[in-house]
Amino acid sequence: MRHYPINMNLEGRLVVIVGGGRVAERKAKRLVEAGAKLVVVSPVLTGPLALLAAEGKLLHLCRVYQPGDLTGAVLSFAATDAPVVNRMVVEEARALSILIDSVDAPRESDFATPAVLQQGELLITVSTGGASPVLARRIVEQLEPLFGSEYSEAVALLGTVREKLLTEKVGNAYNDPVFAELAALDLPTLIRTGQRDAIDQILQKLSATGATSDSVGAGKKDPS
Ligand SMILES: C[C@@]1(CC(=O)O)C2=NC(=C\c3[nH]c(c(CCC(=O)O)c3CC(=O)O)Cc3[nH]c(c(CC(=O)O)c3CCC(=O)O)/C=C3\N/C(=C\2)[C@@H](CCC(=O)O)[C@]3(C)CC(=O)O)/[C@H]1CCC(=O)O
Ligand SMILES: NC(=O)c1ccc[n+]([C@@H]2O[C@H](COP(=O)([O-])OP(=O)(O)OC[C@H]3O[C@@H](n4cnc5c(N)ncnc54)[C@H](O)[C@@H]3O)[C@@H](O)[C@H]2O)c1
Repeated sequence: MRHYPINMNLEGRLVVIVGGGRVAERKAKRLVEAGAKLVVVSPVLTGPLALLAAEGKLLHLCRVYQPGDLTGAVLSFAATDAPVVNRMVVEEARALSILIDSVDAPRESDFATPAVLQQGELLITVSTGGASPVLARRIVEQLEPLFGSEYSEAVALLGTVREKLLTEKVGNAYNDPVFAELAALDLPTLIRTGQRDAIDQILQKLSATGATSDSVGAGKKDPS
């Protein structure tokens, strides 16, 4: 099976998870972080899911699945421990053309969730096409020491500069050599080693972008 990689903007979009166990919880946490409007249908929730419901971060329908529960969703998950129920959810998704991940049946699913390494807006995802989720997780663990919080700060800084250039400059700002110059610098290393002055010098030299390492917190010794 060859999966197609995609990163989705789910801000404000309706997502439905059927099931409220350990696997549903893993999916729900990331969906809430992504700003999805989340509904979880399940007679029982794990503690952390119940907390998210109490905080108003998801809507809990405290009952078993009923056909019709997926109405209006852009994305859906069949995450119960009852294969027959998961299959019914898949059927509804098919009928309504809603993308579905059945967590016990990769071959019946439209998509799968990868293992994730996240540092701010930097997102590194690993998948094995369902062959070995545990290997995917292990690869993320191997990458973790290489991509620390300095990457979050570097990406934020680069994003600020880029946004300023694109909003303030007219014409073909997308081709500005500043972008290539910035990319060629090893900003993450400068940030990790606390070389704030070097970063500020570079930013000043690179134009009147107005960005400073301070404006995005780059180069702080103790990033929070
Ligand atoms: C990466 C991760 C992301 C996440 O879930 O967030 C993820 N599974 C994780 C963990 C994990 N999964 C399993 C175990 C138990 C150990 C074991 O059995 O190996 C553990 C470990 C644990 O739970 O700790 C078993 C398992 N998983 C699936 C099946 C069904 C099947 O294969 O038939 C079964 C057998 C169930 C059974 O037999 O009962 C199916 C899927 N799991 C996927 C993703 C998708 C494919 C991703 C890919 O590899 O491309 C896919 C297809 C669908 C989906 O879930 O989207 C997450 C990493 C943890 C993390 O990052 O923290
Ligand atoms: N994809 C993955 O990463 C992965 C990992 C481990 C296991 N699994 C598979 O996923 C299934 C779920 O795993 P889990 O650890 O979350 O199980 P779990 O037992 O912790 O949770 C099952 C949940 O389903 C709910 N449920 C049961 N019947 C329901 C119904 N009719 N309507 C609505 N909700 C219902 C239960 O209330 C419970 O909240 C497992 O059976 C296994 O096959 C998938």
